[in-house]
Amino acid sequence: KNMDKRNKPFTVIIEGNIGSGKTTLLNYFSKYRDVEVLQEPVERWRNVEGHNLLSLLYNDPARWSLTFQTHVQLTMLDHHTKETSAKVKLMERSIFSGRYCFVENLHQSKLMEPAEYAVISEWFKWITKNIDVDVDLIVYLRSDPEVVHKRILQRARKEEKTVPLSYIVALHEIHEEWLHEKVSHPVPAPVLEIDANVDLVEMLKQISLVENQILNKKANKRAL
Ligand SMILES: Cc1cc2cn([C@H]3C[C@H](O)[C@@H](CO)O3)c(=O)nc2[nH]1
Repeated sequence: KNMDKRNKPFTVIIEGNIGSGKTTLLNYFSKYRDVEVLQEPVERWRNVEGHNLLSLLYNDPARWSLTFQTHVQLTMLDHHTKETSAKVKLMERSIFSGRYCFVENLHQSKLMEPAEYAVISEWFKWITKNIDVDVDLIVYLRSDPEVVHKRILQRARKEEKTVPLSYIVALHEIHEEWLHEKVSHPVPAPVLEIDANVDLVEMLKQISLVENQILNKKANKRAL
């Protein structure tokens, strides 16, 4: 493992279901100079040497889930290891939710073959053993499937038009078992939960109440 943690920024991963408001939270922090915000590289996933992996995934998940998740794992590794002079690094999702939520869900719903699941899991184990992908805080945007499914249809990202509620429900339950109940997979950092069912204004209010924790600003001790 890279032992040089001296310059490593306070690393926060923003986790949550599709449509739970991660981009809203990340945009809130993009105004800060000393914060490096790394959004999910969806545009990279949409154009890998001309191939739209996201579209391939949603059109034929059994055929393309390993290919898609392998590419996502690479782009997440790239974000985890990206050097920055910023004091805080905010990442949209992580190599952890890739493996523990999305790959897990595809495996459980038999959209990824056992042999494929074994291979991508070995990659994940090797990476987390040999490369420093440690994180310091997880912000979990907790939502109800019906709420985020409605948002997804309203947002109308073209590849997600046909995403069924059942897929969103499955992803919700898998996020809950990991980050709320903490019964399924290792949780790599403390979890800060935010109610993501609320509207934008209320969400921004919640974020402002926890921004010092996210920015790792020691709470100012009140003068005794
Ligand atoms: C780490 C990780 C992120 C991620 C996103 N996605 C999908 C969900 C959304 O439709 C889109 C953008 O988050 O990509 C996925 O299938 N697998 C993923 N794994």
